[in-house]
Amino acid sequence: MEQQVNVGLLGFGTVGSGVVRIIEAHQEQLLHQVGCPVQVKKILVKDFEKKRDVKVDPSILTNCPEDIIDNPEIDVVIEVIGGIDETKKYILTALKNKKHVVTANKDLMALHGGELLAAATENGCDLFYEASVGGGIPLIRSLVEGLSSDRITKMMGIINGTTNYILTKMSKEKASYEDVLKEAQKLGFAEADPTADVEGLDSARKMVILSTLGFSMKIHLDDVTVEGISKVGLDDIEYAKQFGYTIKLIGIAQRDNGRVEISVQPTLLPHAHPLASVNDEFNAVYVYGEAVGETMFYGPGAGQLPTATAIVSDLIAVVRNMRLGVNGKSVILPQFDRQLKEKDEIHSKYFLRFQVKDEAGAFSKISSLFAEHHISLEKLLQEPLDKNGMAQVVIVTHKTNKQAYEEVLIKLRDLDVVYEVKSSYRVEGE
Ligand SMILES: NC(=O)C1=CN([C@@H]2O[C@H](COP(=O)(O)OP(=O)(O)OC[C@H]3O[C@@H](n4cnc5c(N)ncnc54)[C@H](OP(=O)(O)O)[C@@H]3O)[C@@H](O)[C@H]2O)C=CC1
Ligand SMILES: N[C@@H](CC=O)C(=O)O
Ligand code: NA
Repeated sequence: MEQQVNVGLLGFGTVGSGVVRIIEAHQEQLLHQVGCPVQVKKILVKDFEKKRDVKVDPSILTNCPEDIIDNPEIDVVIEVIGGIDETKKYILTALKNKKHVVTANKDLMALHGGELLAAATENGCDLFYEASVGGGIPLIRSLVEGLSSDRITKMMGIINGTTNYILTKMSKEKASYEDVLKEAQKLGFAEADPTADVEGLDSARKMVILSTLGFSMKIHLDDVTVEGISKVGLDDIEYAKQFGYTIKLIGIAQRDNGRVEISVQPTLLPHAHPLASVNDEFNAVYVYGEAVGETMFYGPGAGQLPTATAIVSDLIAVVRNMRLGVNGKSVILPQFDRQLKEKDEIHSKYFLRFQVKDEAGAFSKISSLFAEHHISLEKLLQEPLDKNGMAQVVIVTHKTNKQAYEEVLIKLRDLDVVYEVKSSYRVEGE
């Protein structure tokens, strides 16, 4: 039997506890898979007094990161504290000290992934981050290994468990946004600051990671158009249903002729679309390749054990590489320069809900505006509202370009017959 591999865990919260659980419960399996015992030697926490649902020998807890990142006995550091600046320093120090690193931190990988991966390579260390996108779904490994022979053209899916949980409960149980967000926090799906989930930033960071790998281009966070779900109301969900759609927070990364668009936004999908029935904290991502065609990855996108599964699989990959002596040799730098599409190169349908004066000629002004911008309407509903002479208009456009649509939206708001534009969403999947 080979020598024991010692792990230092930075963080003992939702995910860290799952990691300890899986490593403890899978001792025999780990021994079989990697040929040596794997043990958690030290765990960094902030609060020693906190009640924890996983029991460990208290002597392995520390609140001093150096006990792990500078500890010569530790071979692999697993980072599950979250955050950016401090955590980046810990990871760089661990790598400098020739420790392999496994992280679930998409915030950090989306912003500084290039630098950290370069540091890992320089030090002959692995830096794996499967848990950072799609929780327990083996998505990153599928892009880097399983689909490495193909050219990815599009990735589209649900990559945030918290917002999918919220939208599912709002849609199926008419639950209030605030109540369901609290539930998602209790269940351990949400980030420490859930603003990142609900405002789409968590998904945007994941799209940076996916598109950098999938398109072999260094994508920046600023390249992603982001809109979250905090303004999606029960009204929107109900009107969308009447038109045959489900609202989901969807990430889209698409490449056409070497130029890419990347976005995260609440999106309407036909009820029959497979992503429309991905519920609760589950994630699902379509990946399209020129040769393979359509593939779909589905599974739990957040939560203790699913996320920990991805981390322990990364740990197993690190230990196997240790046995083979090939750590730090797997990073492939982006091949292509990043080229972003202009707005008039981005095409989609749109759902638009607005309130108008219920008077003769109002609709002809509106339809003329759309016609002037060559946008035709596919579906239309108009109904009187209780309040003083107003009507609600809901439309779905045919496919148009983003530039034309945004111009119409500005002019629509300025029309004297339009009282208020309530909501506007992209429509996909038809
Ligand atoms: N929850 C999920 O479903 C998923 C989470 N992730 C990512 O995994 C990471 C961890 O998430 P999660 O487990 O949910 O977070 P938690 O908030 O549950 O856990 C964070 C842990 O880090 C410790 N910690 C935080 N700051 C410090 C510090 N400055 N010094 C020492 N210890 C610190 C906390 O200590 P203490 O316990 O003492 O407070 C806690 O144990 C994040 O990057 C998150 O984005 C990725 C995929 C899914
Ligand atoms: N907060 C995230 C956790 C996993 O990445 C989510 O809800 O998806
Ligand atoms: Na994953």
